[in-house]
Amino acid sequence: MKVLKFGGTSVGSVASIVNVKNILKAKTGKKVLVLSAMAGVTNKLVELTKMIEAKNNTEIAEIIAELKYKHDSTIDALIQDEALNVSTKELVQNILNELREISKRNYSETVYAKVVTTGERMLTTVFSGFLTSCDMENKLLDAKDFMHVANLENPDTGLVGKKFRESTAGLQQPDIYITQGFVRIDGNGSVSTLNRGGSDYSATILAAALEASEAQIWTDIDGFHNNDPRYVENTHALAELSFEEAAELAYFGAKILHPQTISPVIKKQIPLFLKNTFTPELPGTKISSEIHSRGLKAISAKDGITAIKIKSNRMLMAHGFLKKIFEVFDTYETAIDMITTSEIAISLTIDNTKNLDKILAELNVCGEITVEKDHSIICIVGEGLIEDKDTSRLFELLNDIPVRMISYGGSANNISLLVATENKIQTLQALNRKLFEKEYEFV
Ligand SMILES: Nc1ncnc2c1ncn2[C@@H]1O[C@H](COP(=O)(O)OP(=O)(O)O)[C@@H](O)[C@H]1O
Ligand SMILES: N[C@@H](CC(=O)OP(=O)(O)O)C(=O)O
Repeated sequence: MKVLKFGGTSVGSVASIVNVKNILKAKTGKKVLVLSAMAGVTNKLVELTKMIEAKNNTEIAEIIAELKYKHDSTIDALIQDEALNVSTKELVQNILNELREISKRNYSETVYAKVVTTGERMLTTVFSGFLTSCDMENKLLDAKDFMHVANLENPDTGLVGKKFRESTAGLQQPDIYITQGFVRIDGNGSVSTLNRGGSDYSATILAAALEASEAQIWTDIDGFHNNDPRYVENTHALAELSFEEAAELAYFGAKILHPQTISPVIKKQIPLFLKNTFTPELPGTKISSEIHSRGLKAISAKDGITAIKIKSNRMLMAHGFLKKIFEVFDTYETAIDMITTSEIAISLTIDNTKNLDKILAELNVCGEITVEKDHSIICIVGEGLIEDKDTSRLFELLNDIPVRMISYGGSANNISLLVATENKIQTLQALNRKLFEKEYEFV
């Protein structure tokens, strides 16, 4: 069994949906497909949740009509068989009718989740009808029947596997199962999400749950690049990454993977391939425990970081002081990403500012507090990176860019820098020149 995830860009148009069908046709064996919504649809649905909150009925009706037009015209272009065309449109209409009913409710977290996960429901319905029209036997599964994920950080993949087997028991076991990414059932039994971009995580949770031989994430780029191609020219796809390298890069902002994608497959040692839907013949990136290359590999950046400095009059390193500080963050379930210390001050970073006010109120007794928002962590990754002599070039960056914090030596595989987000792109570009571009003259 293989799990294949196709992202919004891979199912974003009629032409790309046909590409996906051709990729599947060329592959033998049992597969579970995890599909996202068509590109742009989830953003539209997020807009709809805002209109529901504002009780703006005119806008609500307009957005629903727009979604109907988009999916109906996709069905018309893909499915020529009249009966199948009509029945697929009916199924999409039923989903839109539910959406209309939900839109009348008072806004809540569950309303939000039900609305934003509708794109996946519509697209999987369209895709299943399309494969049927191409004589490709398939079975559409409702992910809510098995994607029971109470703990977002540590999903119970055993439970997901059990529920998947229960929901497919007695079925004819087609070669292709189709299901929705992004959606989950939370610990209270309510519909929720795996957060934006979460279909990658759906795929690896399912791969672990089904003990798949491999997971594949199909997107619009030829693999994991050594730097963010949205901001840096001359990046290239990496042939391979270790699980740990990929996990670090995903957690620290590489958009190609949802931050938690790697953890389910690490535990079961299931290889993960990143492939381009538009150039399937290219090898893409293999993420696994078999590493053949060491040293500097890639750079990523995570935005939305807040730095907190606690300056104490007392000896900072006095016994128990750090414990007291960490306890405050623990109480408010706020993870710390970076830490640096001096004799009189400690600086640390967080990305979840939900409880910031309460945290600051408690930290105030520890010393003088400074808070700086709108920062980015730049993460430089590679097995044994700090032993690589070329890595030292990155410190030249300090000549040109104000670096707020540096984390070096926490592991041999990672160096992190904290910069103001307004300097992020310049930092990524400078690091690319200094660390990756061969023609760079080292002065
Ligand atoms: N290090 C990286 N390697 C490859 N792509 C990256 C990287 N960092 C950011 N990206 C961006 O991630 C995009 C793919 O992710 P995403 O838009 O979530 O795709 P999908 O719609 O398939 O889920 C690429 O088009 C690219 O612009
Ligand atoms: N459609 C959801 C989930 C997702 O993972 O999408 P994509 O695979 O297009 O990043 C979102 O936009 O957040």
